Amino acid sequence: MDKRKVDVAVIGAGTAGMVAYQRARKATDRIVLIEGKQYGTTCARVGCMPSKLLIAAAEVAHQVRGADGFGVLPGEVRVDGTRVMARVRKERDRFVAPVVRSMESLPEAHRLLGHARFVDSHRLVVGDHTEVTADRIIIATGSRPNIPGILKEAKDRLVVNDDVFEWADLPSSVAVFGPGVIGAELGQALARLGVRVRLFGVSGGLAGIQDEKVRDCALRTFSEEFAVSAKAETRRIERARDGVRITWAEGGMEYLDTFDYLLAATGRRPNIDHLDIQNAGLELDDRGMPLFDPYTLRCGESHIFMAGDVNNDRPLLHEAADEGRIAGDNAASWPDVRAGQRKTPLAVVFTDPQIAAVGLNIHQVEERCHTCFAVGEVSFEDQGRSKVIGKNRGLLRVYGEHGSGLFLGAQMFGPAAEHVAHLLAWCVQKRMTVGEMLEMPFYHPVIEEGVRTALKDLSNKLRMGQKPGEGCMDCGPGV
Ligand SMILES: Cc1cc2nc3c(=O)[nH]c(=O)nc-3n(C[C@H](O)[C@H](O)[C@H](O)COP(=O)(O)OP(=O)(O)OC[C@H]3O[C@@H](n4cnc5c(N)ncnc54)[C@H](O)[C@@H]3O)c2cc1C
Ligand SMILES: NC(=O)c1ccc[n+]([C@@H]2O[C@H](COP(=O)([O-])OP(=O)(O)OC[C@H]3O[C@@H](n4cnc5c(N)ncnc54)[C@H](O)[C@@H]3O)[C@@H](O)[C@H]2O)c1
Repeated sequence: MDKRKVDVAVIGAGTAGMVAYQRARKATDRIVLIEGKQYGTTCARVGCMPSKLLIAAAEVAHQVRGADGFGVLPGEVRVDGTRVMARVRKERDRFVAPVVRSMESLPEAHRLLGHARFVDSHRLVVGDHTEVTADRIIIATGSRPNIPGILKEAKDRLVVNDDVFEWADLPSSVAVFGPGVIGAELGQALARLGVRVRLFGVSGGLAGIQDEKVRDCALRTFSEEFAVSAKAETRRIERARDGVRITWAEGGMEYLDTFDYLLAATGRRPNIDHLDIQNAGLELDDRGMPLFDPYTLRCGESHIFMAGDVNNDRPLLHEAADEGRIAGDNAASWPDVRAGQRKTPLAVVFTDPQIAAVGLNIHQVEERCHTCFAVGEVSFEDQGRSKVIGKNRGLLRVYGEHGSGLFLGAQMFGPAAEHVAHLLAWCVQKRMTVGEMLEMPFYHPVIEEGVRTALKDLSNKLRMGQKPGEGCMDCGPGV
């Protein structure tokens, strides 16, 4: 077995691991980045990018189908599943290629392929070929789909997101289990591409939406488009001759249906369990996860750091990159460990309408402010710009603190949420008050005018600023 001694070992060449490597490398050349499977990252290979490519095709189909409402008659819409999937894979490969190239451009001494396991707190065995002794270690091993036992009864018809992007053609029906972020995005996209979809959940949740009013609005909207069983009790899953037969109970009735595939989108589990983490000498919680500080990414008082999806704190791409940076810097400067800057929480779900969350969620607001907060809202049903473009569905709810007027956060289901959410996240991060936000310019006619309406409602409920008069004399029509 080869033996290597390094200052810093990074386990996992995903987004967090690659950024951590880049940062730590500034301080030392005695560094190794270990990858257990293949280069290319979850985001580019099986995550953010291929999912958005599939969604983009679905959006085109949906737009064309809706053209009639504008008096434009494009004719019958046909979806060629093989071409849709070919484009997804071709463009996906274009995103993966530069990531692989940048990995391959690293000095050979800095790269190691093989699954890493802890032998003790400083020693790792990689594959069965190399033993690495490291002064500091960064765990950046990401996560993988979590599949509840009952779903495994679908046998060879059980798929996860990774498999979907390898499909050569679209199937005719899919049962999507898990109405979380992945289930909502892929479920709606497949439905819009002509696949018969039913989305199964257990607790009535949807895409991580915390604000009940927004969640109800989103559930109602999606249920009009495809079958959603948000509170279903799955009784039986069987591999039938023609696919997967599912028996479930809902609203006091029992149902049975057969689908080509069962897509498990039932959450993700951190890749910590195959690391022999018990040998690392870290304090573990009751689920076997090392305790860590989200600001320094350091595990206890140790020389070991955890960044990205593996720590299960903020499993999003931009957070993985930020955490890689913090962990890399701290591994480089250890034992002088510093708190890194954590940004305002921001999450976007690429359904249509999109879903977004910014800053504190409604439960965190209640916990922090008790009764000292107010909620403003706007429905997009009558919002001018949204009506013009035929996207007038959804609800935005904004939260502010009594007394200070501080803008705390927002939850949105509605048009252009990816853009509105950035605007609002920047305001939270800049610690702006609702009054200050209302002093900003708002063009006409734009979706942001709906944001202004929600903020005015909030300002009024906070009893701050001028008492609003009837209507809005200074606004254009349909705000
Ligand atoms: C379908 C889907 C869609 C998504 N869409 C979005 C989106 O639109 N926006 C967004 O912000 N986020 C999205 N995400 C989340 C985003 O992809 C992740 O947050 C991000 O990729 C996590 O990066 P990471 O570096 O932590 O993990 P990864 O990129 O998964 O990297 C971990 C690496 O560690 C390796 N590894 C694991 N164990 C070992 C070991 N023992 N030894 C050596 N190597 C090991 C793995 O092979 C892997 O290469 C999506 C995720 C999915 C699944
Ligand atoms: N747009 C984005 O930013 C984006 C897109 C996709 C994924 N992601 C990231 O990936 C993470 C994982 O996504 P996910 O959708 O797998 O997880 P999730 O935690 O968002 O959702 C999992 C869902 O599965 C449900 N569930 C669990 N067991 C079930 C069962 N037996 N039957 C039916 N439903 C069941 C849960 O109640 C939950 O609603 C997300 O939290 C997010 O961080 C982000």
